[in-house]
Amino acid sequence: MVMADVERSAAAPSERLDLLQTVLQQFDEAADRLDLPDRLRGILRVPQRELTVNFPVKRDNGRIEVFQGFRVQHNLARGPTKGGIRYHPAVTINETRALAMLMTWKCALAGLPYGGAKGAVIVDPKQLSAGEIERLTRRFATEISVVIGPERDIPAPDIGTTPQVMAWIMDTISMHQGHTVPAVVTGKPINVGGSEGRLEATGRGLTYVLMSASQHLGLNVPDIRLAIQGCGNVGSTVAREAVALGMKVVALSDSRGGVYNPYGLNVEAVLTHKAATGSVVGAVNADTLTNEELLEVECEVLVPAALSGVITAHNADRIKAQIIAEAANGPTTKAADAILYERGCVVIPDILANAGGVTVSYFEWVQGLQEFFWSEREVNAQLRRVMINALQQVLRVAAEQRVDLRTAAYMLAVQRVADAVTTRGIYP
Ligand SMILES: NC(=O)C1=CN([C@@H]2O[C@H](COP(=O)(O)OP(=O)(O)OC[C@H]3O[C@@H](n4cnc5c(N)ncnc54)[C@H](O)[C@@H]3O)[C@@H](O)[C@H]2O)C=CC1
Ligand SMILES: O=C(O)CCC(=O)C(=O)O
Repeated sequence: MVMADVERSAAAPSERLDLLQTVLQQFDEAADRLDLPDRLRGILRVPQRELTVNFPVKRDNGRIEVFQGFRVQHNLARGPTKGGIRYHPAVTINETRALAMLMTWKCALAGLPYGGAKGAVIVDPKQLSAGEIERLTRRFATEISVVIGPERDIPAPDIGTTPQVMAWIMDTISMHQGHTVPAVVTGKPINVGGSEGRLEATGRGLTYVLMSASQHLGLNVPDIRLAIQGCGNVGSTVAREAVALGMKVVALSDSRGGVYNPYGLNVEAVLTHKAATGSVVGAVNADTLTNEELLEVECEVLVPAALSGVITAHNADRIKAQIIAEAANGPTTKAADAILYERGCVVIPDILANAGGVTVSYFEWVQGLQEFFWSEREVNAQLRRVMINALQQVLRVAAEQRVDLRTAAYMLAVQRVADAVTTRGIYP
């Protein structure tokens, strides 16, 4: 096991610093407004633990390839750490650090008894067969088994990983333990201890918050047009839920490009086309557009649901949406935030908008520990309660402090984590 100390591993010069810089700037702004003492800032600005693993995987052609992966645990003060595992060719340790830090704030904002973590493997899963993904997953799970566990750190899906990947992680850990350990991961398939509603939870939670925020802003549901960047688990669920609520989805994209219809896409037809061809591009009754163009189409609500850093100072002044609901983690840079706030565009920040996933993961973890399972109706009712409660708290702080919703959300979350660190005692 290599539990790298933060100074040493933070020094790698070739890392993409962008998301980490953004997340640290967001933290600093909240810390300044909270007047957080330096000793607490020092603790909260860096991950508590990091593990880097290099591991071999046998490809289908018999060759052995070595992959690199990470598990970063940002802060453990409020409980075991929680956060997804990403499979992506461009993911870095710095991006994983930023994503772990976001998880700490997200869990605290939702009131969940967790700290934040994130894992990643540098791999393009689209280039691997199902068998290769299974072998990679089982070997990665074995490598990180020294730091994960139901009482320590509980992974879940993120970009490029699926319920099946979670099932392989659970099975691998269970084989090591000699008995089934359902609570070691969440986002599992239902038939191996997953929760009803977890698959849809991130997108569904976002639409609960969006409905409430739209009412707050006086928007009429049938008049709401959405543009959604990303059509994976989260983007496709937001599209389906929005249509079910009576909104229109005018643009939808994936990594190959997007489709647009100003009168509203037939979302089911677009998703069927994607399932058949691998992309939304080419779906009937729709024009094509690029991922950059999608961000700037005429709409009331923009939902970035893919990668980070897509809304920047270069395009923020061309965005037409009145609301940006951040399904993705870290889609908006700090400079873009300032421009959008100035223009009156309401940004529902990632740590609020996409907290539905980890909230239902928490429900799944509790169900797994108790071996007692809830109906989807119960899951959704509890999810709605958590999401609306968090939104109301954020709106209250934003109004009291005269700050944007991100700063308000961070102020609430950072204060909660700082309080937990202080209450537990900084020195052993
Ligand atoms: N799955 C979950 O429960 C949660 C996911 N998130 C965040 O939501 C976002 C999406 O995650 P998932 O839907 O789970 O991932 P996914 O792997 O199911 O889907 C990702 C989607 O993004 C698209 N994409 C990739 N590169 C792109 C690019 N350059 N431009 C446009 N689209 C691109 C892919 O084609 C795919 O449609 C991520 O930022 C993730 O961190 C946040 C909270 C929970
Ligand atoms: O469900 C979880 O535990 C974490 C989901 C996640 O990775 C995220 O919210 O970014």
